[in-house]
Amino acid sequence: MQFPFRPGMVLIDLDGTLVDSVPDLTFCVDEMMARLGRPPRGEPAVRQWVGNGVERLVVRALTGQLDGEPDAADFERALPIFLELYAENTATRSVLYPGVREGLDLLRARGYRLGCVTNKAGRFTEPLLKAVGIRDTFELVVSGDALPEKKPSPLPLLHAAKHFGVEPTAALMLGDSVSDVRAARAAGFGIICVSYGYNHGDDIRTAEPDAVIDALTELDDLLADPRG
Ligand SMILES: O=C(O)COP(=O)(O)O
Ligand SMILES: [Mg+2]
Repeated sequence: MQFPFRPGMVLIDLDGTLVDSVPDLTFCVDEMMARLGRPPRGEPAVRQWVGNGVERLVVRALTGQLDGEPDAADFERALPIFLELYAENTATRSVLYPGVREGLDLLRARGYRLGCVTNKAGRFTEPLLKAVGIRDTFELVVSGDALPEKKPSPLPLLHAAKHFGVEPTAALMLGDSVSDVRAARAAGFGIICVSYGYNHGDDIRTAEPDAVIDALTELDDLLADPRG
């Protein structure tokens, strides 16, 4: 990808890119574990487990592993507890990362069309975006349960490209994890990642996105200003 890039639209991931949601997710994981009579997992572990949707997070909490399979009855019991807790704690402790508001203002000022593409379920995505005051920034929000497949499938990205009438090669994804990189590559999008998010404990540079930034304000140099 050549910089400065001038995308026809920019799709932005939610957890780990716009919002640090791990404090709320950790509270809910640990409270769920307590109600199940099990020990808490703690924030460093939960930070590694976010990014593949709420069901995977509950599975990971139960097994204590990134790729484990829990007992089916345990999962059936745990999931509704987690969903109830997270509905009440979607945005209690979650905040925008530094530079996000300024970065979004910069993209809007340049006239870029913006969409949010997350693996978070829709019932949590909308309230969270509203609570942190950025819902109106996005013309389109594609949540993790809106389509038959979530990231790393290219499906949500291609759905958004169609919605905006933009060719995938003229589109940009902005994310924090290997799922964002894989989805973008499979869709034919450009991909820029933030260094500060959740990538299952690995440096996102190992996934080889087109660029890595430490704050959204760095898009100032990477994206063209169509105003000249
Ligand atoms: O795992 C989730 O629920 C959300 O993850 P994402 O916003 O980074 O796609
Ligand atoms: Mg993310």
